[in-house]
Amino acid sequence: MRVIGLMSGTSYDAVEAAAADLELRGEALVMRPLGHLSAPYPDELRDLIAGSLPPAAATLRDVARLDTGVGQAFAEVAVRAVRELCGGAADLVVSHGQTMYHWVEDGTVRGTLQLGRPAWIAEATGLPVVSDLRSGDVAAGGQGAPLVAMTDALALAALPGVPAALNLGGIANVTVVAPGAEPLAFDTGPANALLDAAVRHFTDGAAQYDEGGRRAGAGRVDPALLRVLLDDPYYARGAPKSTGKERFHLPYLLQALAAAPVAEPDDVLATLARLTAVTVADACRAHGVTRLVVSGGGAHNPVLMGMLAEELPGVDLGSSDALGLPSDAKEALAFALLGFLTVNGLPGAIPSGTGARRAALLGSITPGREPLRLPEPAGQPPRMLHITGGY
Ligand SMILES: Nc1ncnc2c1ncn2[C@@H]1O[C@H](COP(=O)(O)OP(=O)(O)OP(=O)(O)O)[C@@H](O)[C@H]1O
Ligand SMILES: CC(=O)N[C@H]1[C@@H]2OC[C@@H](O2)[C@@H](O)[C@@H]1O[C@H](C)C(=O)O
Repeated sequence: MRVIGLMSGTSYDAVEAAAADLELRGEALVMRPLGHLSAPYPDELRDLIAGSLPPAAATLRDVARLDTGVGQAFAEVAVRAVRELCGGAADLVVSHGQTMYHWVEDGTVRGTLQLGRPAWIAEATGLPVVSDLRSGDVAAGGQGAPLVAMTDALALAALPGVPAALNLGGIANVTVVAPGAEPLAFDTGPANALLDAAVRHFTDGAAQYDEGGRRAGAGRVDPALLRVLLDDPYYARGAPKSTGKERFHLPYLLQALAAAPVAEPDDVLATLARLTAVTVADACRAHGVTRLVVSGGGAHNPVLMGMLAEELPGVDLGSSDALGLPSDAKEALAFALLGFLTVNGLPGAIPSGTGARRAALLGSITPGREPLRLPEPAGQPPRMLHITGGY
């Protein structure tokens, strides 16, 4: 089955599309990645997203404009993906949409909102669309995140030691695959969320992120600010847990700075990078991780990666590219895989990761132009991911 995955994460920097041929073959899910592409949101839509995300308030008109705008933006990228990645034909589109609010109260996820109406994608491509992939797990009592855990668990299943996958997006999340144990997956805390908020704040919006970690590299970690940030009770909470920019946003950072003032912006960035490295390392140490497979935009930040290496001596640090999962395409491929599982009647959520009562089939299906035809439900879930080819 030729599947396109569409994703935009909490950094809302671009709409990512990745395509792959997916097939169940005995105990293996065989993935042949076909390519990936990325397209920035139109400026006006990106401004509306930025202006509607927490801690901002949004009207229902804003929500309708976002649901339509994100849906149309995803539809445009999906049409490009069919043409440029799939040779003009695909079978399914799986759309994560744009997370606008992840509703967590006292560690329980009460709801989660991803906008981007799938009908626009189905209309533009003529293909069936799986969307709203988090709600099924939340309704089953889970966190609804991180959902990349299924791809991680299948991809790392055959690796020795205690391998883990790390996504350094706006939020950092890990999936730990210890031998003989059910996979663990949770958000460790902010990765680029606070770094980006700080750069936008200190540059009055002239810069969106710390390119190459240059600013953090020029700064010095402030121990008092780091202590204030590390005192957040989120880090002591056990897994399963998830978070987002509902918690880690600019007012949160400014409140920490009020308690521990730091004069130099580069010192704030150095401290935030160290916060990410320490909180990720603490999570890895707690679960005896011996190898860390890194993906996400933070993998392009050598200062952050260097701090992570300092915090995790003896742990093998590498890119997901080494497993055949291109770092920048991994989340989109992961959602393609989840939608593929759904149409084959297989669960995409991992209860040991999200805390759900059961392993839910994920997503809602929007028909394409043809009558909906689903494969016969698969007899057994896959136990490993076998990635072939490459591009
Ligand atoms: N060259 C670079 N140097 C430094 N940081 C970078 C670079 N490229 C990307 N980033 C960081 O990565 C971020 C985007 O990462 P990514 O696309 O993985 O986030 P996301 O998927 O939106 O987030 P999440 O996984 O939390 O949903 C940027 O906002 C920026 O902070
Ligand atoms: C609600 C939501 O969108 N959460 C994101 C966020 O960004 C990273 C981390 O927190 C992860 O838990 C999740 O996304 C990734 C793709 C996931 O579900 O695996």
